[in-house]
Amino acid sequence: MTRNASPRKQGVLLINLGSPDSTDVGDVRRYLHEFLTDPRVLDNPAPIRHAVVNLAILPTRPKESAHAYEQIWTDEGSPLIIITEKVATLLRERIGANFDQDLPVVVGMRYQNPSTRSALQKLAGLGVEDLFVVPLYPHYAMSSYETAVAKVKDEARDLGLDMSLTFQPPFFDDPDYIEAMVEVAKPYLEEDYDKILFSYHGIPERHLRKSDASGCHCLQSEDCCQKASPAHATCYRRQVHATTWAFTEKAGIPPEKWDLAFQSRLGRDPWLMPYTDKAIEDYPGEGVKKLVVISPAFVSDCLETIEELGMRGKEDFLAAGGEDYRLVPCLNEHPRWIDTLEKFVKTFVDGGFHDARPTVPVART
Ligand SMILES: C=CC1=C(C)c2cc3[nH]c(cc4nc(cc5[nH]c(cc1n2)c(C)c5CCC(=O)O)C(CCC(=O)O)=C4C)c(C)c3C=C
Ligand SMILES: [Fe+2]
Ligand SMILES: [Fe+2]
Repeated sequence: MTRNASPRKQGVLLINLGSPDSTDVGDVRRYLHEFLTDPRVLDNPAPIRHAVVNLAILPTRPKESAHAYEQIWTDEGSPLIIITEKVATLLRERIGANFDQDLPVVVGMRYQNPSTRSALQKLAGLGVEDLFVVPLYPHYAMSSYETAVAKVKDEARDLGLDMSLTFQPPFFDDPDYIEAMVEVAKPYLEEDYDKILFSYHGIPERHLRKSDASGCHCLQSEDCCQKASPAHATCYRRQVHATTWAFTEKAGIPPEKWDLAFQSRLGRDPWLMPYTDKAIEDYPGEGVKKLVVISPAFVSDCLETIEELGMRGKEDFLAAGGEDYRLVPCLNEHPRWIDTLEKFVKTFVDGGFHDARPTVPVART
């Protein structure tokens, strides 16, 4: 049994990115508007950001995105939200079985619903005073981890909550997270394959430079991610490499059998390279006919895995002459992932994050 080291009532908030409320174009527009007017996502000066969003993106993108969401939508709703809710239920059951206190677990989304604000209100209504927040992103990026943390802080302040907040740090090289992924990938790697592609959500290169607190490390040399630096604490590129190194070592995958690339590029700015869509199209011409794809930046399957990698990626690979394309699912409700989350909560309850507060460096804007 895990004992509560704090006299204050504790609770857990799982925060994920969010989806539109439905596949209606209006709901998708509302979602994209909230997402893309976040200054940590589109970080141009406000007038430019609003012009880009309102004049270049919102007139056409919602219809295209709504169509993509229709391909993945289930009777229960958005996969990302449904899976996150199921994970919360499983974590609640674990806490009920293994902890000696009632610790509510509530889900909030950074964008749209269930909102971060409503989740905090729910937790406050349950008497929670000492909150453990788990942003469901293994890697630090100002457009994912940092904006989730900032949103929780802003909403808690705005609601006038007397709640202490502790944030789970990015867990990109946590051995249990890595082992859980290796376990999920095992059946996909047991059959013959030519290459495994680690595909991570991309970000603009500029975001990496902004998040470099030293101001002089990230993208300043070809091998910046290989050289030790305090900048790595907030370097998305370094952290996705670290995940890949840990995974390939654990799974025994030799260097010639894997590649790393970045997906979901938006707009004309340079994003982290190489690009997943290009790699997938080029592979068959390079002799890679049997491809396994895995996307460790997402812990729950979502639009970017099911539609972008699972449908479009597969179609492009086969059209280019590929023969066998296998997408490894995300951690979703896998018991090893629930073990990992339970471990995070246990560390919090045991007071293990005490010295880690505050955990969030704020990127220079
Ligand atoms: C400037 C644009 C974007 C940045 C930067 C960005 C970073 C980023 N995103 C995720 C996770 C997810 N993104 C998802 C969808 C999505 N992402 C963008 C744009 C940026 N993301 C858009 C416009 C969309 C919407 C869909 C579309 O129109 O293409 C999703 C899927 C959500 C779902 O409902 O399933 C996730 C998850 C991370 C982790 C990240 C930075 C590392
Ligand atoms: Fe995204
Ligand atoms: Fe870096």
